[in-house]
Amino acid sequence: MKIDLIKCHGSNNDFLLIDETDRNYKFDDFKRRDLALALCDRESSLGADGILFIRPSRVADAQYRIFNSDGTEASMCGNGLRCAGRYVCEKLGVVEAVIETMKANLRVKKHEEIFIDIPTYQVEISPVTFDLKDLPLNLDQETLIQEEIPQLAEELTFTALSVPNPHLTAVVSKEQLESDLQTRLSEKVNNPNDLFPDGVNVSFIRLLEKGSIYVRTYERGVGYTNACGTAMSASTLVTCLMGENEFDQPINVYNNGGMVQCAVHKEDETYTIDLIGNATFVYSAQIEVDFTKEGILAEILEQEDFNEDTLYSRLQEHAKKYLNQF
Ligand SMILES: N[C@@H](CCC[C@H](N)C(=O)O)C(=O)O
Repeated sequence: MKIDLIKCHGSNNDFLLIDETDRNYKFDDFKRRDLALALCDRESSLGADGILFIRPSRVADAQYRIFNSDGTEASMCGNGLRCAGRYVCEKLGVVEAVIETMKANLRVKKHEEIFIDIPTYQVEISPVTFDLKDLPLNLDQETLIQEEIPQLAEELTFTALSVPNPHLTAVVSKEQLESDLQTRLSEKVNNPNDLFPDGVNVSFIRLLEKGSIYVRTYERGVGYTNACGTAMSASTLVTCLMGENEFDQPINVYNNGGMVQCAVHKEDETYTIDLIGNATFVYSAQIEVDFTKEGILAEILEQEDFNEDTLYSRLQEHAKKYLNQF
């Protein structure tokens, strides 16, 4: 069968976006999983961190589902939502839309450019909870906020939260960031283990200066990615709770693929986060896919560049220069 797709990225966290709305692809979840496994494979001609499936919705302007490169489905993806948001807004000819995700209907809107000539979108990250049952994290307590998990690392304090996909964050020193600590503990909690039965996204945060942080994430279902939007949102919230950053202020979040801004809002005990950043379209392609017993065979038939990635590299250079100071 022929499938049309768009290769896109948010902070170089890259995705294949497939619109099921007007095409009679008839994917079931096994096919979506198999497509994610085959097409995201970096050894294949496409390669990506995940697939974003756009689908019709009865309650919003569109529904989107995110499958990680290992074929698992995630409840949310912030960088992917910016790309999906741009796609839906441009398709409908609007500047604002509501997208149905697994756990919430979320507002997306076109935003003033975060850097020269960069298509920029703002997306809502919600619901946020600290209840360990939501991750789940099997500890004999209700929440974990700036506390040790001695089974994982004695030298770190962690905060666990769902936004609503699960995140484990720690503020670290430069030395800790450069060590193999994050890899060791991320592999532990993302392989069969008693603490996080469903795995977890693990982020190391560095405080750079007031209003700026750096976040590196080992993503559940993928491994290290250039950036993770929900992780950067969760990490910003953690730094606001610690008093290192201000609520309601845009915080610059640097990552290995560029930078975004996150603003955390608190109303009573409810938190919402705005994630603002690029939604870059790299190319559109038509591929021929054969579902065989041995697996999926895919071949690119046509490919057309959007010429947006060269413009994006200027933001990346700017972010790298800034980070080099620390
Ligand atoms: N990269 C994403 C998060 C994707 C899902 C994650 N790997 C999970 O399994 O929860 C983002 O930008 O938020």
